Amino acid sequence: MSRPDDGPQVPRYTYLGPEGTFTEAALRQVPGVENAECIPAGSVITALAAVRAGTADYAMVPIENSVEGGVSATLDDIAEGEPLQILREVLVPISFVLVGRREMELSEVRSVATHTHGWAQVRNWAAEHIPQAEFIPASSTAGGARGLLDPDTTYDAAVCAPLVAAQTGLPVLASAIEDTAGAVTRFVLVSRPGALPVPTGSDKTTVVVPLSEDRPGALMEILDQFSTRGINLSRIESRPTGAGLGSYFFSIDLEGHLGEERVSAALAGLYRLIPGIRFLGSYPRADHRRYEVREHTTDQAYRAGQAWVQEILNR
Ligand SMILES: O=C(O)C(=O)C[C@]1(C(=O)O)C=C[C@@H](O)C=C1
Repeated sequence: MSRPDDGPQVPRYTYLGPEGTFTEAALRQVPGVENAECIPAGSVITALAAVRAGTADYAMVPIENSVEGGVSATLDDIAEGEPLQILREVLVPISFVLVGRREMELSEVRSVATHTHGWAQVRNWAAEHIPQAEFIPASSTAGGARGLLDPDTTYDAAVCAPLVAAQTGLPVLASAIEDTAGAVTRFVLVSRPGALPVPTGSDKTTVVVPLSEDRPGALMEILDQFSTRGINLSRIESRPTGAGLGSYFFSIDLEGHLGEERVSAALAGLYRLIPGIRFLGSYPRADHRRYEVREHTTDQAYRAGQAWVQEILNR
């Protein structure tokens, strides 16, 4: 409960920690975060749970990587349970270093800790340069690296962001070890549901659509709602619901904002088809890229169509 002497409330941001994760780098891009309280979480699930429980106002979590694809922990967690809302997206370029518990030759590295998504992005390099090394899954890239500071840690090395090497002083055994140069991870800032950010003309909308019926044409009916309204999808992924083989939901990002007629018409159409649809937010694109809205699907075209129908009904 707030008391008169509490002063202004500082927003509380949680993120996949500890210090030095790529998720923290994403959080640092949010304007005003330097004056906020930042609370590292041990996992994506605990970060999202803190927002649901109200112990944090916002959570920054990874959602997809340009090489490794969707981050299942995030996609699955925001698809069910207490609803959450995406407020913005943030892109972070990804490059990795190999740090060691001490200076050593690559041939001496017997075990390497990192996040599974990090390992997936360096596995070809690892197969070539440290084929003898065993992969040890860590809660995050920075978590794996910081573990090396503990004298009781049994693994030899970790794959992490160059920043963590600078923060910890751990020796860098190899740099730029990513298999694909120019990789990018996309993060989302989520809160409990509230007002939508205003449309900017360069927005994305994220929805979760359960595939309720396993029959021919079910996916086509979903896609039809978008294609007839000239809406481009920037991501569509199927994820298992966990209810058994063959039970899926689609996680979809589309170009546009719910405040635009063609998007609201498409989502209303989808709701009629699949009432279990979940709206996860309309928010500005991180790359500010503007998309083409075809002439017959602009707000103006929709309003002209509605006015024409109304005029007939008013006769
Ligand atoms: O471990 C980290 O540093 C994270 O922020 C997590 C994460 C991910 O989940 O994809 C983020 C970016 C990289 O692609 C590797 C790992």
